[in-house]
Amino acid sequence: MPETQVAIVPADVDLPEADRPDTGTGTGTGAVTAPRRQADQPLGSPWPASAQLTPGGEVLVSGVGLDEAADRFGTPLYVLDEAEVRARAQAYRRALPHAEVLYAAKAFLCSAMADWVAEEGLGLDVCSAGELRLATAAGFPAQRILLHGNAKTPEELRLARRLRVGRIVIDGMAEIPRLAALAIADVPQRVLIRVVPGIAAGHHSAVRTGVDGQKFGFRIAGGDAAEAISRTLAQSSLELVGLHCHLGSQITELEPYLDALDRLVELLAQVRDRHGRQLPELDLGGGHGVRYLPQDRELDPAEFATAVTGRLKARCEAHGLAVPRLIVEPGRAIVAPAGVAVYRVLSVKHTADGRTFAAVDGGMSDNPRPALYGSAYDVRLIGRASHAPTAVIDVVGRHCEAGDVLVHDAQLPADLRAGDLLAVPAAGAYQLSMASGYNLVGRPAVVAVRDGRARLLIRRETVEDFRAREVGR
Ligand SMILES: Cc1ncc(COP(=O)(O)O)c(C=O)c1O
Ligand SMILES: N[C@@H](CCCC[NH3+])C(=O)O
Repeated sequence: MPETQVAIVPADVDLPEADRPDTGTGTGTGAVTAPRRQADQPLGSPWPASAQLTPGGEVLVSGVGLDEAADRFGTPLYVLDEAEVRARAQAYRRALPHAEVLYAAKAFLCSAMADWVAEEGLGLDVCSAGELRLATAAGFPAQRILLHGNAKTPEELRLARRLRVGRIVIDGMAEIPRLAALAIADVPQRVLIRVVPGIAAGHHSAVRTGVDGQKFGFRIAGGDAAEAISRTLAQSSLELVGLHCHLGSQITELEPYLDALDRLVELLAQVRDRHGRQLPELDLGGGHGVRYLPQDRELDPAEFATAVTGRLKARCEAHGLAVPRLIVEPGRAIVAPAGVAVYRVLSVKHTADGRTFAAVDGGMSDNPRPALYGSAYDVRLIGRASHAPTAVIDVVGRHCEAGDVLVHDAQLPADLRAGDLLAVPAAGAYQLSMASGYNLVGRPAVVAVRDGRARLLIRRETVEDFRAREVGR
């Protein structure tokens, strides 16, 4: 049914200067110091722990007003709370003092992010030469890096060897001889083998990697995991140090991890029985769920640690195995809750069938998750207080697809109008890292906030960036 447009708030919005074209390219790395204002109400999860709502409707993150940051750097804008990232990394280290915690760079990576997790004592899980190069160029120690990938190129394997990354996870039979052939004299490459335990977990079928019938890993049950292990052990230039599995993403229950542990420990026992080798490491991957909506569950690192380490010990005892060193690879759980996306409303449209759409200046090019997985988000008006009643409003993006909806059925003030700012929490993971160049809108700027100061980490992408890649016509 065609929608009848009965009211459009026109784009005669008085946008702040910084919001006009090319904003967020910023004036260099100019830091703004926000004057501290009276804040009274913590917003609570899924907002960063530092988020405060002022009586005037402003939201401060780590003491920086999101509206001020939007005015200063332009919109759409991604704001990252550095202390939240660090606190989350610390929580994992505290919960798992004897395990190795690797931040999964695919959730979001830039040099500052690499610095923060390195300084908090985490390692890094990368899955491309791009992530590997960025991290090492930022100074991340290669020995603390693990390389993943179901389709690593020969160049990626060579680069990983040359940089001497700590571990490589084997995810295909052909990779075994390929990697073995890259031997560096007397320095065997430490490798793990990615296995599929046959466990369904994760927020969407597209991210469930612990089940049979998908592209990752070697199946344990009736599959070729045993063969991959034998072939790897036969290579003198490879040192098989353990088994790896990754079940899926946005998992909020403990049981799938415990079930996976059982199956992996059983396989460790089979390796010992068959090859006389006790593998010293067991990598349970990532996938730890966070809150996107206030009512969501999240996987608590401390509860995870207690349950998993307890079960690991018990299962190893039952099999007469020494307890292997645990590795975990959280990505989303470290960075998602630290990010807030800030958008400017460009129009508010009421349709004849009673729907209201608030169109913003970002969309599926900076956050493809709602369109890809039907992911739900919280959203709030920022920068002014409204006493209007709440209305049900779809927050839509600016791209040329009806499916470009950022938040379905958001509860927002009925007087929402063009020029208003909207903020979306839990925006730190798998948004910018999956952002695209659709409609040549350009990817947003990224700002870090800490102790009342904001600093530009990544400038806004401009059409000149797109044009710079064109070398012919
Ligand atoms: C192998 C591997 N490790 C870790 C992660 C990180 O997942 P998450 O960000 O859900 O913790 C992923 C992505 O799901 C992955 O594929
Ligand atoms: N991109 C997915 C997570 C996939 C993680 C990669 N293994 C999401 O946003 O939920």
